[in-house]
Amino acid sequence: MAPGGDAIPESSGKLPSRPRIAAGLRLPGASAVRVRRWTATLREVANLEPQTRRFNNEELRKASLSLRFRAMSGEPLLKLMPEAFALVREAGRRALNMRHFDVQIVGGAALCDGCITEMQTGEGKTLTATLPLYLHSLANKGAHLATVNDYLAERDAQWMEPIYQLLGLTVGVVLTDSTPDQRRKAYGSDVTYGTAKEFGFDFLRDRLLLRAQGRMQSDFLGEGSSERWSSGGDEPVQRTMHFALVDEADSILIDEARTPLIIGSLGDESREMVIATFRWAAEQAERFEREEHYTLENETRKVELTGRGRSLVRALPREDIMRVVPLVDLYDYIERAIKVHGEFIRDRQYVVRDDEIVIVDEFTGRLAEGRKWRDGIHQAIEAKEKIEVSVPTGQAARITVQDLFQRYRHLAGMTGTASTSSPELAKIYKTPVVIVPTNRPPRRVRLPDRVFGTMEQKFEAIIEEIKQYHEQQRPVLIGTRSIDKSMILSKMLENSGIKHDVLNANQVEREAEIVAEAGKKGRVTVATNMAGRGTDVKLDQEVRDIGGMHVICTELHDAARIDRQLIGRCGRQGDPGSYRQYMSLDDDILRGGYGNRRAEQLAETGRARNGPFHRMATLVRRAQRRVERKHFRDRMMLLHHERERTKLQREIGQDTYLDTAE
Ligand SMILES: Nc1ncnc2c1ncn2[C@@H]1O[C@H](COP(=O)(O)OP(=O)(O)OP(=O)(O)O)[C@@H](O)[C@H]1O
Repeated sequence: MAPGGDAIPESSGKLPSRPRIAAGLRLPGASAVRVRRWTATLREVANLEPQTRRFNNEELRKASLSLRFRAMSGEPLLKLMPEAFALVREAGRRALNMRHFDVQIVGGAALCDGCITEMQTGEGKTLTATLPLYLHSLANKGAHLATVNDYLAERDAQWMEPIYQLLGLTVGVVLTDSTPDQRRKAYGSDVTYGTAKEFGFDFLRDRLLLRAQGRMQSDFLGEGSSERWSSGGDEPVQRTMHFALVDEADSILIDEARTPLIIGSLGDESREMVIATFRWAAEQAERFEREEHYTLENETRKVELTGRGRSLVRALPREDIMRVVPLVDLYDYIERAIKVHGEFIRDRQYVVRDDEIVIVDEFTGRLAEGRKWRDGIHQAIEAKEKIEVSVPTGQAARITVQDLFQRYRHLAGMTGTASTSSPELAKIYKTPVVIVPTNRPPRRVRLPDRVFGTMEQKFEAIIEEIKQYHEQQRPVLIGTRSIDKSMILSKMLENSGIKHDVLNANQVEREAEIVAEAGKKGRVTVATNMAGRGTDVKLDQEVRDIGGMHVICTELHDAARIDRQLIGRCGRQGDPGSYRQYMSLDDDILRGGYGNRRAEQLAETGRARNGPFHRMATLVRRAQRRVERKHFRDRMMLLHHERERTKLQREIGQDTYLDTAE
């Protein structure tokens, strides 16, 4: 699906005019000094263009090599930036028929300056990334691009590879199922694409290995030469942590930061007992009645057994092997099992695939391969689904995403939607957020919100709207919050005789095909938030002429950012397009924002009175802001605890990543 044009002959093409935006460029978030510096870079890049255009491919590669020599002999990277960018721009034009726009050059300069750039969806973050990655790779210490999932890592690397190749650079990708040798090779490349999670796990595994071999070296992650580790045998896979460019910075640096990466240690003797207890708790959970046996706190979703609940636990039959499990632990197991029973729903928060629980990432709608819930939740779900229980075996090493990226010498990030998170990003990572203007004026039209009493009424109204747009032959993309809801909507469309495609985590194989078709005339596509980042929907001229794609958001997500990502599938690169947000008074977000009681009252109102309730849109949106604030507080707590823990560990001389007894 990676788009790319036919390669164009080496020195063809008319030279474009001088940069249009150099004068009077507005970049909210950046200081005047910085803006002047970046626009100066843009001018220099433009001045170098005639000369670079005359290079044949071999000369282009040689010019790139000579920049590398200069960087390695100590010339500051920022000084080389204009020349480097001019080469990358020319390589982009030749290899992919994509010449970096002026705004992309400015964005690239901001990234080299350690900023997080907010670029509207569809403005070409993938191409912009090649600029700072190339510049930093010149130092020969590697340049990492961290994305949210394997799919994007692989797609972006393959898509951009021709540019790097033309400049004589090697590109590697680290994927979840890469072997250590493949990883070592990928990290040994000039530019490495991968997920934040894999970068973190490799860091931990290397560190454990080095400790086991008694050769922990303090500078192993700092400077060091790229040649230090030869391949083969038990050797670390990473080299240095020089530069990381974080794609979807707010998702990785903020949402993911809540999940520490943990490597478990082996050899727990009580495995059998623990497994038996998980199974036992899962079997018994249904006997427990809310209020009688346990209470459920609205805000924290914490389950707590009552006196009667605890007596019931004591009275339940137990296997022999569980004899030595202390009673307090049994209460915990049961509380967890009750929570899992009520709140973790198959095909919503997770799917069961090949006898494994795979989490459906609420933010990307994709399967989060290899990720696990903490605190025994994952195992409790495995027990509930009657599949093998992967016993938690204590921690051998852990790192949070925040720690990981703070270890890099240079850090930068890109996102489509950071401005709401910019205070947080500035506070934690000390990275200013800069808003980069769009290349062409956006033409996306927002239609007024619509609110209904119940999900059924809402879905019926949505079907009506789809019909209207479908009659005009405009492509329609409908985003849902979960796989099961995408299936309900699909069924309804089927009943109305509307042909459509469904894109959710169960259909990964056909993803590229479905996306490639989604912008075609008369297409209807139902998707989970998988159709967020990384889904580049192309329109042909015929569709542009009738108004472009229409996006329907069926429910608010926990973060407004996710809604904006879906909306960003239309109106890309100055295309026309429109979108509308639907809500109902029984939406999940209301429970998260106002608690169960209030949510139930609202749902009741929705059922009792005839809608619509369009005026209540503000109330629903307020719930979303409350959920966002709650998550923000949780993250700040996590950060605080992590800081306290590492401070204490340093004081007593421990390794903060490996000595992690919890
Ligand atoms: N300089 C350029 N010249 C030609 N086409 C470009 C250029 N930059 C970007 N594009 C096109 O714009 C589209 C969007 O690019 P890309 O997918 O990288 O956007 P994005 O910013 O990552 O969007 P999203 O956040 O929605 O994924 C692609 O089809 C790409 O080919």
